[in-house]
Amino acid sequence: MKVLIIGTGYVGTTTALLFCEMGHDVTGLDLDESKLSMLKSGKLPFYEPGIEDLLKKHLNNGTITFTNNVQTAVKENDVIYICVGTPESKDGSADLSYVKSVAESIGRYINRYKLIVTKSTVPVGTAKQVTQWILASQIKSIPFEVASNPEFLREGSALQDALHPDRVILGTSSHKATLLLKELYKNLTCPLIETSPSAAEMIKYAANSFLALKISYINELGRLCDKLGIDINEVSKGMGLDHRIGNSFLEAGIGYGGSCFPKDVNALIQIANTYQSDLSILNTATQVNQTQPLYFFEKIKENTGDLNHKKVAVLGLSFKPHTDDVRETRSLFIIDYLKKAGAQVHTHDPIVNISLESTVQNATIEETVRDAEAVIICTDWPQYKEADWNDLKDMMKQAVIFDGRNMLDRDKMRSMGYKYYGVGR
Ligand SMILES: NC(=O)c1ccc[n+]([C@@H]2O[C@H](COP(=O)([O-])OP(=O)(O)OC[C@H]3O[C@@H](n4cnc5c(N)ncnc54)[C@H](O)[C@@H]3O)[C@@H](O)[C@H]2O)c1
Ligand SMILES: O=c1ccn([C@@H]2O[C@H](COP(=O)(O)OP(=O)(O)O[C@H]3O[C@H](CO)[C@@H](O)[C@H](O)[C@H]3O)[C@@H](O)[C@H]2O)c(=O)[nH]1
Repeated sequence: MKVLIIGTGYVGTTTALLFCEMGHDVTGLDLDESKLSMLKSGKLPFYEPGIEDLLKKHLNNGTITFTNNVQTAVKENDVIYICVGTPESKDGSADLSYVKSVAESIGRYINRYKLIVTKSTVPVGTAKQVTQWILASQIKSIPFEVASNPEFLREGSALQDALHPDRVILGTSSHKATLLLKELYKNLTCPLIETSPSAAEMIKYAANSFLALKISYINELGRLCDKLGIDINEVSKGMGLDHRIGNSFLEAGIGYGGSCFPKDVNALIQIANTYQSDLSILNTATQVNQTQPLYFFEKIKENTGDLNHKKVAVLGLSFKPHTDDVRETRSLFIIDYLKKAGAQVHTHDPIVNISLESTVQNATIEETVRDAEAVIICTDWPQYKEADWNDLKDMMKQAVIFDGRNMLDRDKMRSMGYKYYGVGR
């Protein structure tokens, strides 16, 4: 099948390569020239393990091409995937302006039946809205259908998630569209769930919000565990072994960041507001998440005293390991609090390189922690687990560690002579 992917970000590029692997001919379309020229030369415009090799493979065998020519791309392809961003608007709802602009281009250039599929995370009712936008920009009436096929990949493991999903949601309004989508995913062995476009759109927000809810629940329990002198990691383990609960997304820490959870939870709250339906549970999850970096900072202050002119080492800038994405990363909130308290902040990240005002970014963990009064771990990169903390201790002014991801062995750190503080432990 000939598939057009509009928007070659994390989701578009990964989806494009998945369909190449399934044996389809894929065109990636983007407006961003610099992104396109990188992709054409086999380089990824973002950091994501494993994807670049697959990109090179499919460029070499000609199954993937990249273009900025929307007219030709729309005309030549049978299935068109919309993978553009849906950022948060000021009121918390999803901003559909990129989706609208793509729908209008499709309407303008459509020349024969096409199946148009939203993979971007979009509010319930968007498939109908996209249909209206396409109809309004058509020059003559040409049949088409809009389906919803939301994406569940995670940054840092995008390829694995795309190649081995738990399920694929096919939200369509006709048997013809379902068959086309099944053909696209023909080599996957996971369940293919057939549903309506609206239910598919809801499933995506419901899944993300539930995972966010789990994280906020464990974080709020962690605050109580701090008071009770219980280790939240032990509580997570004990809870998670119950299959009905499951052990994933129960890691307490400084909260969830990234380009999805914060915006998608807010978008679902806005959808509920529109229909005068209450989703107060999500308001609470958001509030816990927003206050979690401050909660952790208070713990730092309580145990270090005055931070004015003191050097502190912040390890990890990305919102999670194995990505260079810093959107909504909790690290930046912690850094802001530290700077406001007068601390001299030194940072390290294995991949991210950003210049932050009044902050020194170092290339090595050693340089970062040298003469520091405290180390603060914000991202659970494996490099921080594997670091030689015995050696590092001798370089620091004070052997004090604040583990914002509960990733280190607390007892081992204490036996090395560190003062160790986690979240909820
Ligand atoms: N990042 C993730 O892990 C993830 C996972 C699942 C779902 N999603 C959802 O998928 C969507 C895309 O996310 P992303 O992280 O890939 O975004 P992104 O910002 O990395 O990429 C979006 C791309 O769309 C391009 N674009 C914008 N308008 C365009 C237009 N009119 N024509 C062609 N290209 C255009 C941009 O230049 C950009 O390259 C969002 O709705 C997001 O919520 C993201
Ligand atoms: O137990 C946990 C698990 C995660 N996190 C944090 O939660 C955030 C999000 O992590 P993760 O879900 O792994 O990354 P994303 O790439 O944002 O993926 C989420 O958002 C995507 C975009 O919608 C979805 O496709 C994925 O299914 C969904 O997991 C990160 O800051 C993590 O540090 C925790 O604090 N505790």
